Amino acid sequence: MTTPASPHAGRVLRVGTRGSALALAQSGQVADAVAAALAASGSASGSTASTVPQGFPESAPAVAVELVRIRTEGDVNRAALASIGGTGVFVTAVRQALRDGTVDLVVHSAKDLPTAPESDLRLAAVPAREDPADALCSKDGRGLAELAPGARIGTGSPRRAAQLLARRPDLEVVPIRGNVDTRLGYVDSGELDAVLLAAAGLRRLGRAERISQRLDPSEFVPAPAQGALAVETAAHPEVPWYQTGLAAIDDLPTRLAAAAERAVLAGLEAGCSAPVSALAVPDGDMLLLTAQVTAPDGSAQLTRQLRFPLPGTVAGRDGTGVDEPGSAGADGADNADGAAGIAGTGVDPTAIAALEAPAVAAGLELASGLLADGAAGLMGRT
Ligand SMILES: NCc1[nH]cc(CCC(=O)O)c1CC(=O)O
Repeated sequence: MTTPASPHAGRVLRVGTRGSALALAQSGQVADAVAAALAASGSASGSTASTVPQGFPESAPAVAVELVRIRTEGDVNRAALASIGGTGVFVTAVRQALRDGTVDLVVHSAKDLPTAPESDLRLAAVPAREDPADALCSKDGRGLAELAPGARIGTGSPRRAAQLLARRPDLEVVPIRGNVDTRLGYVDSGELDAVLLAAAGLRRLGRAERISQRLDPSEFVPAPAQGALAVETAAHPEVPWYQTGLAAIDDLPTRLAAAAERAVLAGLEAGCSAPVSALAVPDGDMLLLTAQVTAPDGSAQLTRQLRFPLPGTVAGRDGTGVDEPGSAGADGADNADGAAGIAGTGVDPTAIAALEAPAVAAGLELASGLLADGAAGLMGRT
């Protein structure tokens, strides 16, 4: 008998993913980070045995990752997407694999998740955010201000269309669909002068060089939770073997920012296709939340801001509670602190809800304020 280098040596983490390039990149990057953290936690916790299990090469990672591709009806038949329920069908399909127990975890783009919680699933980790900004990818590297009058800009997002028109009412917004490469292809072919995409998706795909102009997210406020990922698991009553790996990648500032931003959307009773923007950014020991609603034609815009506390460290191992807000000081945004916090609370939904409560309250408060300002009328509902 050999002694494994890590208590998880030889185990396989099954990660469900859609087959798109972006989904595969995101799922692969998260899965690798979880597996690396599990391997490290094994050796860091005093397992000094250096023998690897039989059949494993010396350099093999302690935990193997299996990406399980989930083909959805929306992937097979893109044209029928709207009739079978919009992009929510992608989320539903990968969640089904969790519910069936055929995968351990799935990775979503947090901005694509419906705001309604699912009681049999857990938001098990929210990794540190990628750039939340929107990015203009133009034919000849021009920025928004340099585009010719009447230039044709592709986006499938009513929010991006509205925000573009608010700055440049002369532009022609062209509705487009498809994956990131398809969209960039419209610019390469000359069919469009530019497209607007999430900087995060471009970066994760190694396409950051296609960004002509990063649109300052404090002005061109992005979609709620843009740039953030959501790692979801089934709500097992017992602690899963890979929990320390999830805890290690959880980032508390990102988790709370996404919770607040998504609460804005929920409070406005708006879907992911509504012209709603929200972004929370760390500001000392607070998060500064900005929420914005834009009229579809760009003719009017409402903006509100609110600060809410970013809790410092939470009770680490026992998960019993949360420190006083702000107690972490400048350390509050530190990745390791967030990880330590969720390590204790990661499988306790009540503790997580308590941690997220001030963020959710802030988002709902901003939504109420925007509704009082006339947001429903602006979005085309009265
Ligand atoms: N709705 C598609 C989608 N969902 C998440 C991203 C980008 C990655 C992210 O926001 O984390 C994209 C593509 C885009 O908006 O350009």
